Amino acid sequence: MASTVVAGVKRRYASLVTTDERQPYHISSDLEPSKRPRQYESSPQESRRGVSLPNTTSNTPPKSSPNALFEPDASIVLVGIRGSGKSTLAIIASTAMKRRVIDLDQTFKDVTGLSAVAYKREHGPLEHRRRQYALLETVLANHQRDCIIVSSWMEPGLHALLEKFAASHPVIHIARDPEAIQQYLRVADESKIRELMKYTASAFRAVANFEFFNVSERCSRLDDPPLSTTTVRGDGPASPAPYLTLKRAERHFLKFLSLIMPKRSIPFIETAFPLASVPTETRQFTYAISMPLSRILADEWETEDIETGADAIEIVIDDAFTPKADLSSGGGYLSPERASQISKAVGAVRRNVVIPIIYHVPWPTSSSIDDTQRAAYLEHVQHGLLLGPEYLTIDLRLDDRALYHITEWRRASKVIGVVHFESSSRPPSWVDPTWMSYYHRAQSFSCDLVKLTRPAFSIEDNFEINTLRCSVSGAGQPQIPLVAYNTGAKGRHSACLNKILTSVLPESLIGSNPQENNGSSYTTPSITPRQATVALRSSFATDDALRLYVVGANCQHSLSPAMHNTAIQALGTSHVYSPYSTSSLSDIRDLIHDPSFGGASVGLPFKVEVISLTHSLSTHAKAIGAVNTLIPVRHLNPDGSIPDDALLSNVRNSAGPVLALFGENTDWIGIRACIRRGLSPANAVRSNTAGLVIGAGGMARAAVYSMLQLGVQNIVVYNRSPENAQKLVSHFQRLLSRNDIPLLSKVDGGKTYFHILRARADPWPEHLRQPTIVVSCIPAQQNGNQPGPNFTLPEAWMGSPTGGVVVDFSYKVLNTPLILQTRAEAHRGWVVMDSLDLLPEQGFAQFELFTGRRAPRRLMRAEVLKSSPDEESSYPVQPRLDSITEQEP
Ligand SMILES: O=C1C[C@@](O)(C(=O)O)C[C@@H](O)[C@@H]1O
Repeated sequence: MASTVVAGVKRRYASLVTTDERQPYHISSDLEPSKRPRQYESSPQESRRGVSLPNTTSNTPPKSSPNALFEPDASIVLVGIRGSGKSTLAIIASTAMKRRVIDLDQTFKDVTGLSAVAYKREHGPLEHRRRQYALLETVLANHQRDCIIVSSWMEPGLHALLEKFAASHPVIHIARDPEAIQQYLRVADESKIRELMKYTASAFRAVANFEFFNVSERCSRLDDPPLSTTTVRGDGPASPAPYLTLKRAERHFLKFLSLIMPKRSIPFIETAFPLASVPTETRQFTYAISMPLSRILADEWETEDIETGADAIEIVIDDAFTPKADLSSGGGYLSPERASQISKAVGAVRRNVVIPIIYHVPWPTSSSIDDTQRAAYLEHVQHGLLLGPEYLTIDLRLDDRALYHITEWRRASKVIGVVHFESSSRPPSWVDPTWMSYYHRAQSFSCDLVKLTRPAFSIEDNFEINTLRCSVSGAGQPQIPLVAYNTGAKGRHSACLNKILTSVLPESLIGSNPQENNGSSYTTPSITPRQATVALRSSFATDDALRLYVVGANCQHSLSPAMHNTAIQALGTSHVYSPYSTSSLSDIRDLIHDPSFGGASVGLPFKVEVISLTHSLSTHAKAIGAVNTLIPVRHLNPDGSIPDDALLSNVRNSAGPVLALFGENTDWIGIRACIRRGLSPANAVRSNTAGLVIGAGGMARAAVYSMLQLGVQNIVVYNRSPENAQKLVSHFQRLLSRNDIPLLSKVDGGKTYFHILRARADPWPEHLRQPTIVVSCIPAQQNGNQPGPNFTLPEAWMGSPTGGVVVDFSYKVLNTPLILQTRAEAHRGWVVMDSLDLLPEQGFAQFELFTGRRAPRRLMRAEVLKSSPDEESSYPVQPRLDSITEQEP
């Protein structure tokens, strides 16, 4: 099989420039005319992938620009070798998107009554292929929308059909580690597997317009039985159950789909974090942590290290020009294996962080390139496009034809036009018109950003760069955000003052030897995000030290100060976050009128009362009717209203008179995250999923709200005082009936049903499924009519055969009767999330609002665990600390 010539397999650049001799599969059988497959004329000019460049210098856009995103309901095809996890990923996507899965192997069996192998044996290979072709053609024609189509067929003749389909639909190649495939296929000979994978990867890449690397992890169970029958163990977050691996795959894949599909077409994945909705290039003083591919593949990275202080991760393909031993294997300059390794690195990073990825192939050492280098460069960039990175760099020294082609095929990725000159290439000074000509070139090729860098030879080089900035501001439309600074030790001044996406070094690499250059012009950044932040502050460019607080009746033991102060210090900012306990809200007036007031977390019992101090509320806080975050506003519109950008990072870090207070609620974000993290795939939210909220106060409102945001349509409230429960239910019924609820995902059709339970002895409502999501909002101390802190779930409400998740945030108490009960039921699939899980999850969004910087999530989670009093020797937090890296980002 491996010796077959596969149509569409990547070939060397030289063989691609003129014609692409891909032939449609020729049917020589005697099918009835109506069943005879239509031949598809594949046009080399329209190769979607850009592997073959069009043989023209014209810049006229192709008729149907692939740049246009797909329709939200466009069917998605998953292709890949058996064992790559396609079926599992298909179920994940179909559950989330409510789509039908069509597995071609199964369909073939249903239609012919025989498996592919049996059919081939009985009817011969030609007839087998003919049948496959006819079936694929019918499936693609009849299922253009709302399906997930799974295929491991890679016969050359079928490619034309898939290629055509890919012009308007995502066709995603699912790649995976050879070890995992070997295990799945039960083939002992490793070299055989590698050969097979080389061949199949090339074949699938030739038809796919995207590639997803299905990262294998410790205890991975991706090949286990389908999700619906997967049994789960509920060890809780302390020791990650095998299904947590599956959950990470789920989050990773849905995140990937959300990047390549139109916004909001993947329900319930929308982020609620304030900075995620602001394009990184519109914020000021943002940093891209630079990670060479070689380091990622060598596993020389820690998630905590690359996310601290980072607004993006720049994955640097630092070996694109090193001579490859395997060029003869037919892979071109980027062998199939190497391509898979790049996919794996991007997959591993994306699985662990929420910030955008920049895919960067540096130019070779010399500023002009020969044909071989050009081909290698393009193959690496084109492979990057398959991976759907948020940003992708393209060197502006490339010829028009290649530039045009790459920028045309970018789909959802933003393109950064880059030029970096090395010291040996005698870079032009910043006043030289060369730089502006590159800027204009980026404008004419519709780049989204421009990045121009060169080494500094003297301190003056850092000042000269302003000449370029001035010229750019007068350069006419479209104004493209400019990233420009000097590299090297002498260039640090301008690197610190550069406002957008400065490449930086992770803290752990300070003092390490710069990366070898491998024939590429990549230079290791010379500052860390912390150094850049400290430098900005020392030069009075930003960052007054602001005062932040947690206010509540009893805050002296709050873990919020430790969590926020650790993050503040790690980023190099100088704010101070302190506890402020008071019995009367009016006491905090002095705090909020202080010109250096930076914001406050609001604890019990003030979450509702504090609204009276605010001038404006977020849509979420308004819908919930409670606030846990106060943000000072220092600029108003002329009419006195609060400007839309008042909360953006660009105006966050400076002191001054507080003109208004803005109220936000991040508790619901934390509850939603805890539900998501603890909910096993077997309990994925469906239309009949039931959620139970215990309590009816401000937190209970946030809990109901987060369930609505997750698409839960049956919500049961248990409270001792049914009147209060009724008030809560009526509040949400009113909002829903007025369509006045800011749902991040559209829930189609279904009505939301509420039910009130009055006593523990009440039976679970007959017409509802047993709850799989339970959120307990009972304070650790008895409070009015709420259920007492000794509450446990009656057995009659715990009948879910697949268990569920219990979120209990009795603050500071880690062994409530409910927590102990749930932990004891772990063997039945029950997972508990406690206040140590919740506090950081609600704190990330707060941190973004307070500082305008992305929260260092792993660091904050770890700090909460470390500072929690290890009250129960029977419940040590160390195992949780040990597994922090494995948690969802
Ligand atoms: O409820 C809480 C707890 C908290 O008040 C604390 O004491 O740390 C911090 C708040 O942001 C959060 O909503």
